[in-house]
Amino acid sequence: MSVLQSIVAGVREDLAVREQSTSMDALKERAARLPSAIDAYQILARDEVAVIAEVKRSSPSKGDLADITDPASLATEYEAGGASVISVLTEQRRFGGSLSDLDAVRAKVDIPILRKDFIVTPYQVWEARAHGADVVLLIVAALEQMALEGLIERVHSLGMTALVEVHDVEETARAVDAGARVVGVNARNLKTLEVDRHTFARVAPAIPDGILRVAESGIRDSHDVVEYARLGADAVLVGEALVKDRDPRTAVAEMVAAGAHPALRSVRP
Ligand SMILES: O=P(O)(O)OC[C@@H](O)[C@@H](O)c1c[nH]c2ccccc12
Repeated sequence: MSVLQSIVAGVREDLAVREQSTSMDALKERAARLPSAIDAYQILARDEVAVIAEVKRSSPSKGDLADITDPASLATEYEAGGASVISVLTEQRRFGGSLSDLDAVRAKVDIPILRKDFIVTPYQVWEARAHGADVVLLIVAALEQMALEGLIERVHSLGMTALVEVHDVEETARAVDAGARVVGVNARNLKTLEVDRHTFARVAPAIPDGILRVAESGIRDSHDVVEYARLGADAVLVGEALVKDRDPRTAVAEMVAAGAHPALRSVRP
């Protein structure tokens, strides 16, 4: 079993437990009482390179990354630094996240929130919306084509944005065929967990114009942001470098400033 398959197996077990305690109808009722989802696509589509800043406690490749006692205040720092979207890992077993982290962050920030998890059923999409998320991650490698299409449709029908994650050109074609409007290229290989910094340069040209391009994983600093900007990224998704920084607000602000530099406009494809 691959790393991805074993993570998804654990996610399905935890999901079965939640489905026992909270019905789909209860989620729908809760979602109906919330303000509508924020249109993150419009925000990510702006000229500047957007920074998606992630609340990430641990990871299968690195173990514990940071002792995040207050995810909401970390998210508030990200927001103050100019992040466009906050990503909150909700997977419990390998990443140490939870829906409570999502709730805590939602209560404190006004910008769009991405629920970062291994989503394989519509129930999880409703859950994301019921807990105030505006964006969800869908991982092509974890989904059959029919399921991917159905989930993208479900996400869009709820007024949310799907960040559809790919690792290579074949997965990109599947994402595009399934109706993705935002594609994330993950530089971390889900089989080996290694980061390959050339992944975006290889894969991004396969993403048609009009579909937003997000560079994910292994981004260290503003230099990396400039590099991805030159390669045509509309946004970068950063976790580890930010949660480990003593001053996450400034770390985000530096990346935002790098991605907004006017000199980049002429070189970006
Ligand atoms: O911590 P990093 O290297 O900056 O990476 C962030 C993000 O890309 C990573 O957390 C991620 C990308 N795709 C995922 C899918 C599931 C869990 C986590 C991820």
